[in-house]
Amino acid sequence: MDENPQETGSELLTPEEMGEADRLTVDAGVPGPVLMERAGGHVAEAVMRRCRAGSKILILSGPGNNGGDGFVAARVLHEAGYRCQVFLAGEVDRLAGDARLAFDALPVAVSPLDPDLVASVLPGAAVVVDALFGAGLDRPLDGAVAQLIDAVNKADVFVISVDLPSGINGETGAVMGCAVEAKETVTFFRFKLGHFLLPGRLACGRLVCGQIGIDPAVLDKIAPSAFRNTPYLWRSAWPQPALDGHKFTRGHALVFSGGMTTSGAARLAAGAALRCGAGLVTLAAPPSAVMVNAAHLTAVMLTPVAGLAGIEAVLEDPRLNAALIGPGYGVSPETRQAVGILLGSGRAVVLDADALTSFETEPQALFSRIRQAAGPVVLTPHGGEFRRLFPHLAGRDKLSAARAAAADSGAVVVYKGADTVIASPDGTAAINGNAPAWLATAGSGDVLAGIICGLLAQRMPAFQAASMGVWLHGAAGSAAGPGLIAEDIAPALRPVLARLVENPEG
Ligand SMILES: NC(=O)C1=CN([C@@H]2O[C@H](COP(=O)(O)OP(=O)(O)OC[C@H]3O[C@@H](n4cnc5c(N)ncnc54)[C@H](O)[C@@H]3O)[C@@H](O)[C@H]2O)[C@@H](O)CC1
Ligand SMILES: Nc1ncnc2c1ncn2[C@@H]1O[C@H](COP(=O)(O)OP(=O)(O)O)[C@@H](O)[C@H]1O
Ligand SMILES: [K+]
Repeated sequence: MDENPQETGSELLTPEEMGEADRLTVDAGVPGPVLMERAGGHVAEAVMRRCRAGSKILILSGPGNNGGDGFVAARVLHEAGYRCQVFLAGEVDRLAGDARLAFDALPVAVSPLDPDLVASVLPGAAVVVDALFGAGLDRPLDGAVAQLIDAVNKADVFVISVDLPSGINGETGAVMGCAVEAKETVTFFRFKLGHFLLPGRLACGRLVCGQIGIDPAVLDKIAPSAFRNTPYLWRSAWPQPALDGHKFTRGHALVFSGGMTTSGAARLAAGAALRCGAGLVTLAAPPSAVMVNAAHLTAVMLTPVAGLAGIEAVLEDPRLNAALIGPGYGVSPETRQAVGILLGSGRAVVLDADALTSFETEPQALFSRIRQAAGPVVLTPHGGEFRRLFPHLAGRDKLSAARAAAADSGAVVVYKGADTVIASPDGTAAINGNAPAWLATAGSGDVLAGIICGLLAQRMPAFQAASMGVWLHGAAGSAAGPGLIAEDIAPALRPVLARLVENPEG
């Protein structure tokens, strides 16, 4: 991503919050046309980075301020020697405010937006600027605009979208009817939620954020509660091993193994918990799985645990301060009871996979135990597990579903996928953006659950541990690269952690 993280910040805004930032800035004395001039200037610069003066540029402008940014870009490009052709979706007479001023200042003719006409000139264009709709999109696109977007998407042209690819909902990332598929998206002040939530993220191409003179102090008033998942969010909560510390000061994680034929998932998790810094990790194995685990484990310790009484007994060691149950554990009423014991133990608890699915028929029983738990709780559902536990949230966008799930359950919820959302019961949320598609491989989620458990063992607060875990998982997945299998993720954590120690911004 082309950005200066210090300048861009990690806050993710809704279109409404961006509008508020705009209003506060205008109230503070910066005129609206000045903001639009700077916004259009950033778009023009993006075009100039892509092609030389003399190139043909199509600017597709809509009826609002997004179109106004397009008019400014057209003027700047024209003055710099580019051949600009501007099309307007809508009536000239209905242009108002800053967009009208930008239109009036245009030194080039503007044609009405006729999809067939635009399609006929597309092949000669070096760049198409999509300034149709941005933050103001409030209903699905259809008719001539939809026809035009279809033609643009089918043509082999480089599209730069202004603020958002037209048709993408800035709050949810949803496609409203249809959407432009951009190669680059130039937005302003801060990124928006729709740039990071799918499918919006896929429509944006490369993301660029330009500053337009909005003072970041406006964020104190707006108080955004969603963030990009970057090290800024959790780096200061990550404890560094102390020179005078020892392994017990780095926490002791307990990972529950399934039976003989389903023990691999817990081993993956346990190895990852150890790799990301837990001082000790013990695998609790049922008698049938002791031999298979013993044959595989070295640094991870092993303890036999027979039934629910065995779980109670192992928890008598107060040094075990974080537990993970679910990967390969089996879906059963006994799993529900085991989860109940862990939640009642005061330990930090990660519930994944079968521990979640076991509560499909009675999710409220799980939530009430979580509410009574003395320790922090993290749930790590993938889409299927999420639907099983939170069927009432079907149809909600991913961010609001994750937030509602966290509020309903009382746990930090890690709603996994290419755009994993980490949500806290208080509404704070992070959207992850560094996971490569290679991570969609068997056992990858087990590793993630283990990483989070390892960070909780080191006494990181739950939201920060979950967010850092998701980021580490993505970064390790990228470092391991094409062809990765779940076993490759934990070893790949080492260079990622080393970079984080050397460069706290990751
Ligand atoms: N908020 C800010 O701080 C700034 C905003 N700027 C630009 O202003 C944009 C927002 O401007 P607006 O609020 O005017 O919104 P837009 O320009 O995105 O669109 C609003 C117009 O589109 C119409 N519309 C919405 N959905 C439609 C649909 N499906 N079919 C047909 N018409 C539809 C609305 O009725 C309205 O006329 C941003 O995306 C950005 O590009 C920039 O100028 C910089 C400053
Ligand atoms: N297309 C994708 N791009 C990036 N990450 C993905 C993608 N699909 C899945 N992941 C990540 O891979 C992991 C898969 O977890 P999960 O579905 O629980 O798998 P398993 O049960 O096999 O371990 C999650 O962390 C998820 O966020
Ligand atoms: K746009």
